[in-house]
Amino acid sequence: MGEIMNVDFVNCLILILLCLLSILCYSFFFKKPKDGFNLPPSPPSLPIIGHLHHLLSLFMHRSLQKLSSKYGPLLYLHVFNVPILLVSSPSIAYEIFRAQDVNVSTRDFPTNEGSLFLGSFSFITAPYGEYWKFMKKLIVTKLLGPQALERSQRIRANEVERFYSNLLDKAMKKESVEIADEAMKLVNNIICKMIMGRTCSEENGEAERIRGLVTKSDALLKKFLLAAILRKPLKKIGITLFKKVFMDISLKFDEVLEKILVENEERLEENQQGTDIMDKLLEVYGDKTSEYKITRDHIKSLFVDLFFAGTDTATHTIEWTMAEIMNNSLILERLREEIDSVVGKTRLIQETDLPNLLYLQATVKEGLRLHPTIPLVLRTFQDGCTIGGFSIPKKTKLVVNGYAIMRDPDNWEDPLEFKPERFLASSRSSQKDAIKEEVLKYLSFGSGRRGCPGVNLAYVSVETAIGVMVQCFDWKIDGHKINMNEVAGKGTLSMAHPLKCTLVPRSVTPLTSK
Ligand code: HEM
Repeated sequence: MGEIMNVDFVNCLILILLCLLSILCYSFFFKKPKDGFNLPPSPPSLPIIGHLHHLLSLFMHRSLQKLSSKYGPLLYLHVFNVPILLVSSPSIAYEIFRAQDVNVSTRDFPTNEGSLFLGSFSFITAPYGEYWKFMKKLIVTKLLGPQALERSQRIRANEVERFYSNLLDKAMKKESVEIADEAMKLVNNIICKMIMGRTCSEENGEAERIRGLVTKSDALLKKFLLAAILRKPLKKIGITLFKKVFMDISLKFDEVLEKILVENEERLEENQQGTDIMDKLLEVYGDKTSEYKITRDHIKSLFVDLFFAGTDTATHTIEWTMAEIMNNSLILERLREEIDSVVGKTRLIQETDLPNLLYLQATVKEGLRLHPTIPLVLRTFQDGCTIGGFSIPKKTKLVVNGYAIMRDPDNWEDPLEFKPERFLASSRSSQKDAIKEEVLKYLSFGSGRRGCPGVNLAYVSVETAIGVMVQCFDWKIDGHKINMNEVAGKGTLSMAHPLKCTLVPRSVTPLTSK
C-alpha cells in the first residue's frame, strides 16, 4: 500500500512550486463555498492545495480508491479552489448518468490553442454542443456504428491474417514476442486502414510513425489530466502547464496527417473511392453550404483523437487479458475447447464466429473489468444540481472511479479474482447483462452520451486477437507466473513488466482463413 502514496520527482517539484505559488495567491483566489451549501463529506485536506497530493500519486486511481474506502463513496475534494466530486459507487454513478447526463456531457479539459493533440479542434475535448453532435453522428454512421463496422469487416479480417502470419513467423524462428508490440501493430493498422484506407499502410512506414506518436501521446496523458485540473488557478498567475510538449507532438502528427490528407484529396479528384469516413469528411470540408463548417485541423484532430483513444486502450486490454489467461491454465483450456468446437482446428477464427464464442466474450469482459485501461471517467458539471441528497455547485469536476467500482467487494464476488464465468450468464446481448450494466457496476467504456463510441470495434478487435493467440499457439514464459503489477505514473493502465513469450504453433500446417 505504501507505493500508492509515492510521487515521482517531477511531481514533487510541481507540488513544491504549487505550494509556494498558492501561498502567494491564496488571498486573491480562494473562494469558500457559499454558506448553507449542503456539500458531500470531504476527507481531511492540506491547507490551500487541498487534496492535490492524492492526484499527484503515481497510481491516482488506487490513491482515490483508498480515499473512498476510508471516507465513503461520494466525496467532495478540492485542489486550490477547484471543486471535485469523487464517485466510487454504482448507484451514485447511475443517478448521475441517468438524471444529469447532459449536465455532465462536457469534459471541460484545457485546450491548447492550435494543438491537434487534445487541443481546441478535438472531438474528445469538445463541449457538448452542435460540433460534438455533428461529429458524433458522422463517426457512428461512417466508422464505428454496427453497419459501418459490417462494411469494414474485410479490412479487419486482412489485418488479423497478417497478425497471425507475423506470430507464426516469429514462432518458426523461435523469436521471443512482446505481446503489446504485436497487439499494437494489429490495432493501429486496423484503425489506420478503417480511417485512411490504402494511404496508411505498414509497408510505407506511415502506420509505424503514427504508432510511435500514439505511444508518446499516451505517456503525456497524466500531464494532461494534471493540467486539466490546475488550469484555472495557474492561468490566473500566467502559467500554462506542459504547453510545449503538447505542441511538439501536435506538429509531428500534423506532418504525417497533412500528407495523408493531400493524397486523399488527389485520389478524390481522380474520382476514386476511399474510406467512408475520409470521403465524408473531405466532402463536408469542401462544401460551403454544409450544416457545419469544418477545417483541415478539425479533420486531423479527429484522427489524432481516434488513434489516441483506440490504440493504446485496446492494445493493453489484449496484453492484460492474455496475461490473465496464461496465468490460469484452466481458463486457457476452456477457451481452446470452445474455439476448437465452434471454429475447428484448420480454419482461423473470424469475427463472424464471435457470437458463438460466449466464453471468449466473457473472458475479454473480465479482462476489462479487472484492468480497465481508462480507470477514471472525467467530466464537469455545467450547472449546479443535487446528487445523493447533496448540493453540487456548478463547474464542479466529476471523477467516477471505474477501477474502484469494478473491484468493490460490495458489487462483485471475489473482485480480485479473474473469473470469466461471472459474465457467462450474461453474454453481450443478454437481458441480464443489460440490467447489470444499467446500474453501472461495469464502467470500462464510461457511460452516457460521452461514453466510448469505439466499444463495438474494441470488442471485436480484442476478441479476435485473443482468439487467434489461444487457437493457434502454445505460450512459454520465463518463470512460473506472470507479474501483474501496473506501471506507475501513467494516465492509462498498463503492465509494469511487458508480457514477453515464445510461441509454439499448435498445428504443423498453418491455419487457413476460409
Ligand atoms: C478496449 C478498448 C477501449 C476502452 C477500454 C475505451 C474506453 C473509453 C473510455 C472509458 C472513454 C471515456 C468515456 C466517458 O467519458 O464516459 C472513452 C472515450 C472515447 N473512446 Fe474509447 N475505449 C476503447 C477503444 C476505443 C476505440 C477502438 C475507439 C475508436 C477508434 C475509441 C474512441 C473513443 C472516443 C472518440 C472517445 C471520446 C468520446 C466522446 O468524447 O464523446 N475507443 N473510451
